[in-house]
Amino acid sequence: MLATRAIAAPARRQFLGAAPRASTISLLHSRRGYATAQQDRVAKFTGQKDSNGKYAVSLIEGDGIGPEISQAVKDIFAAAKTPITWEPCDVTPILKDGKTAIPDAAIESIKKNKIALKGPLATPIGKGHVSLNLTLRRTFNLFANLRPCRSVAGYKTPYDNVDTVLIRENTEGEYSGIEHVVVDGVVQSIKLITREASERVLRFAFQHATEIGRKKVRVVHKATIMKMSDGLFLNVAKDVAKDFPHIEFDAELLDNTCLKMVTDPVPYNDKVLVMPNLYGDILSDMCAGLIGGLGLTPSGNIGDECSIFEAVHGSAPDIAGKGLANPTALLLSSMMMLRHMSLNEYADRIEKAAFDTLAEGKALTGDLGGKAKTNEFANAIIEKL
Ligand SMILES: NC(=O)C1=CN([C@@H]2O[C@H](COP(=O)(O)OP(=O)(O)OC[C@H]3O[C@@H](n4cnc5c(N)ncnc54)[C@H](O)[C@@H]3O)[C@@H](O)[C@H]2O)C=CC1
Ligand SMILES: O=C(O)CCC(=O)C(=O)O
Ligand SMILES: [Mg+2]
Repeated sequence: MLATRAIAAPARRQFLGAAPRASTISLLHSRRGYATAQQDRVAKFTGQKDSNGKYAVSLIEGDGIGPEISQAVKDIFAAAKTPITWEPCDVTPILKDGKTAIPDAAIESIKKNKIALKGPLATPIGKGHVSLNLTLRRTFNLFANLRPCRSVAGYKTPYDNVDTVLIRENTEGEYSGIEHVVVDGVVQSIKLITREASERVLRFAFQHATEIGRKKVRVVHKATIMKMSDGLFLNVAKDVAKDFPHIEFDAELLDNTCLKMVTDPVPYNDKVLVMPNLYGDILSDMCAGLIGGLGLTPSGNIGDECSIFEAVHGSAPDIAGKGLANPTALLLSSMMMLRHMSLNEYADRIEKAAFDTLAEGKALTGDLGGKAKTNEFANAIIEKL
């Protein structure tokens, strides 16, 4: 698998994204694992079953370890007889009006199915195409990136009871992709913060806190330094908080959050953290480090029209193609996806088998100190189904 993708020929039509709407999709971080609450959800998954009673799900296998961990998920889903038909999506980028874009066929598949599971996509450093991960989030207006992180029974880390819920603004901020050379040797990178996108993700955070029974929402920011951009995000948060009087709202500076979280993450277990794009990217990897690494942490990119579920990690080129990858993060992401689709029974069953396999510790992948290959770990889960 190539480390990054070549830009393909321009396509003919352009995707016209749907107008944003405030979402109240609720993803519930349940006691046992990562769940999606069905009650109180306004923006429901509206995908339709086919004549065989199955849902089509767009599948982007991704780069590096992507195909290996995707295969593990496919094998486990097949063994659990999950009513899913995978629709493979090629996202090799095209150029449209000089900009990196997702091919029309992939866009149509995701628009039609309203749901996708995605492996990691590599982004070249410096020159080369822009991030396809970010492009997908912007293309489908997936405004909230929900990244829960919970200690795994059986895998010992310095903290046994991490249970953080992080929500990251997913469409703008430091990742707006607006950069230019001012003069030779001087570049500018714009951090774009809008009231509209801030309000959208902040409302999602308060709603999500309500739905999962957390009584506190904390904004993580640097409005001391970025007075206008983070200042706007924080001020919008203060306004939105007034609509949720049952939720306690406060704010914390990002550097302080990092210090406190690695010193003792437990005080964060009763909160939902919400923050601009870059901070969420970095903090979510840090949280993964607290529970045993990126092989364990799922995420959901939530939009009103469709949602894309993926692991927090990237393409892991250092271990790609060797059968060493831990598929748990993508599998738990796919559990979030199943619950989003109201397929809770399948999610509960698969998730139990996965957590039991991890707790048993006999077939762990290398990142968790074991010797099992990706497919051996998947087979151990299948045996428990
Ligand atoms: N959402 C996405 O698709 C993301 C894509 N990326 C892209 O991935 C590429 C590689 O980025 P890196 O900085 O190396 O980060 P990475 O997340 O791919 O890897 C960081 C470390 O974690 C390990 N790791 C990650 N996932 C693992 C798994 N499932 N099992 C076991 N170990 C795992 C890797 O072996 C590596 O040591 C870059 O091109 C980056 O742009 C990075 C993060 C997210
Ligand atoms: O798009 C990329 O290359 C990296 C994105 C990333 O790190 C993330 O979404 O967590
Ligand atoms: Mg990241």
